Amino acid sequence: MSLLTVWPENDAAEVIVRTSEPGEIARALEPIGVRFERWTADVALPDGATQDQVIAAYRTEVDRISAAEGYILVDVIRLQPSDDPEWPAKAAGARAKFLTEHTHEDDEVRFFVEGAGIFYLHIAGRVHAVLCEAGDLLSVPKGITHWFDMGVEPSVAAIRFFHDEDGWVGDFTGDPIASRFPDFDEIWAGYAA
Ligand SMILES: CSCCC(=O)C(=O)O
Ligand SMILES: [Fe+2]
Ligand code: NI
Repeated sequence: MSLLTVWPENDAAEVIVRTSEPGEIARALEPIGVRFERWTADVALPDGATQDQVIAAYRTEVDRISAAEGYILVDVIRLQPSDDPEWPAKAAGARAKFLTEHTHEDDEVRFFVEGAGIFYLHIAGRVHAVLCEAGDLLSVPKGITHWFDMGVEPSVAAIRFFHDEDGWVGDFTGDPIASRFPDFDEIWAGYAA
């Protein structure tokens, strides 16, 4: 289930907020301009659905948000264990990239279709860790400093929305702040157990 944990940016030992109630998560994030929604699919998804099947299953919501916010590119990022010999390097590379604090010149809008991942939003002197699972939509306004962790064994699929063809472009802050907070595996172990 989704989970929000909030700490002061300089003290990961002090938990300010911790809630798994979707309405409370949405209300806690609203003041920092971050939108959290729960979507239901129009149709059930087969395992390992293709990009087109995923987008078709959520067509109503994808079209609504694209029209409302002017997105022109929608894709599905899927990072899941496979017997591809390249998988371990690919997983480690993707994790390291997202785990490095960064901003985007574009809004960051992600809808989780399968698996789980945590967005760490560093804003207003706090770090807000949003554990997103299947059915969660998170919309992070452009310029918000953040990082993302999906654990040492990533297993996640998410619909991504972009305003332009260049897709994912991150501006890294160079701050190793992610190392000062609990990572995905720590939070997951203490929560989903
Ligand atoms: C599941 S989306 C991966 C995270 C991401 O796109 C980001 O942090 O910029
Ligand atoms: Fe990002
Ligand atoms: Ni844009």
